[in-house]
Amino acid sequence: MADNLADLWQYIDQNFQEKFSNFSYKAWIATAKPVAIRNNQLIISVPTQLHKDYWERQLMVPVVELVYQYTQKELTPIIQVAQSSDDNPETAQFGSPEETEEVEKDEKNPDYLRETHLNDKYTFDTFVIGTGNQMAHAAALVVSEQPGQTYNPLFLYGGVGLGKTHLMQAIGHQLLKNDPHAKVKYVTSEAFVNDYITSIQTHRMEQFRLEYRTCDLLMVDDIQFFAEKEGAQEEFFHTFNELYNNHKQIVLTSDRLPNDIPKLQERLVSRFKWGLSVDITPPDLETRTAILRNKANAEQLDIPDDTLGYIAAQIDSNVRELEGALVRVQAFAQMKKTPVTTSLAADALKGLKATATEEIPISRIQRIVARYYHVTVQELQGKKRVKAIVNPRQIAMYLARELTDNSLPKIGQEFGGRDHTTVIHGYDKIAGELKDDPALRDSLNELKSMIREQDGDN
Ligand SMILES: Nc1ncnc2c1ncn2[C@@H]1O[C@H](COP(=O)(O)OP(=O)(O)OP(=O)(O)O)[C@@H](O)[C@H]1O
Repeated sequence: MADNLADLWQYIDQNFQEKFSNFSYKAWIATAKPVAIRNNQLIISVPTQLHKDYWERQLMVPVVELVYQYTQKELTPIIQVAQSSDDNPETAQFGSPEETEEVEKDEKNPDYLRETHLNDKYTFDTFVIGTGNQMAHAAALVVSEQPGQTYNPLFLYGGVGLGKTHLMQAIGHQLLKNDPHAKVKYVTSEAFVNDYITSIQTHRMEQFRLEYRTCDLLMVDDIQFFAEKEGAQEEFFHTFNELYNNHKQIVLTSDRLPNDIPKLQERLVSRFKWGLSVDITPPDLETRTAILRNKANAEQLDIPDDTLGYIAAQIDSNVRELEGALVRVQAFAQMKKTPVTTSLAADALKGLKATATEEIPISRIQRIVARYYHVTVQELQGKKRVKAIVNPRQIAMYLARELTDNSLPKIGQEFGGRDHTTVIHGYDKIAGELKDDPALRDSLNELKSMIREQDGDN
């Protein structure tokens, strides 16, 4: 029976592989697994509810037909969501070198790119699927195939540098590929706010509205910067309604859920929740290695697998940093005029870590923490004892101790001349909370990445 099932599945899989585009195949088919044939049912396991929905909507009839072709029997497909992440397919099967090369030939500068501001590297083909982004990727794919119909708005959220912008723009590319005349607009929320202000100043509201309210796909990146921008929120509310009512697709990204964006109007929060919110979590080691392999292939860098694995093991939270590490290793090899090896990578990255710890000033930590929690640096250094300030203050102290070599009295001094015992108390409190608060852990990882990034304090 097991062999029959495997053979049947191979037949189904091959057929789908021929019919589907490379990335659709990878998203929907390669992630599914046959579980069993029993009581005239073919049980198929898929990784998320979203995959289940897609299979049930799109793939039931073809599966029944393929099963019949192969076995002359009628089986009813039953789609189940996999119970544990062990059931999920492995990242290693995605993005093999051959696939990457093939994709690149197809995708070289399609005409439509000139008409938009999308980054031509941010396509579905260059996106590596892993456990942390599988659902977001699948949702993005559905939206690009059925804009305005299934998940509207699509709200992608997650930590810094995890591929939100990449996925969002991939939707734009794909939609334009399917319909080159579609009006696709990508903006950061800051650009939206600036356009809005400039339009008011120059009495060009009509043009502004024409521009934003006639899109087929509007993508607004980093929507959390809407916090406190009252006028722009008001305008966006009307833009949203107009697009939504006309079944036009809206895609938003943020570093957190709509509920957690401070000072976001309640009616926007509730609208953002009308569609689907999906988070992206940091990639596991296997996915990180696959991302590096893809990038190395794309740039035609000759780097052994164990070295890529080593680099992937060093940077564990942020894909942008991961790519930066690869660039650094490559530059180091060029400078030394030697091939890239694991020990060379270790040397190159040791330098990176050393500079990072040496150079982080406490003021940068305070600035970034303050911005993240929407308080002021003065409040972090001041005496107020309200929770909304005490918490960020203790987090900043914790990070100052974790990320710098400053003594406890020195840290205390930077926080409004506090005693070193206050710093220890703050540190211990956060360290204790971290143990059973995954959301806090995510926030701290994010903050650490922002603080370590060279330009993170702008
Ligand atoms: N799964 C992935 N496969 C391939 N590249 C990826 C993946 N995830 C992230 N990247 C790459 O990492 C870099 C950072 O991604 P991106 O800018 O999309 O992150 P982000 O989540 O939008 O970050 P931010 O919060 O800073 O806006 C990009 O170069 C992107 O191509």
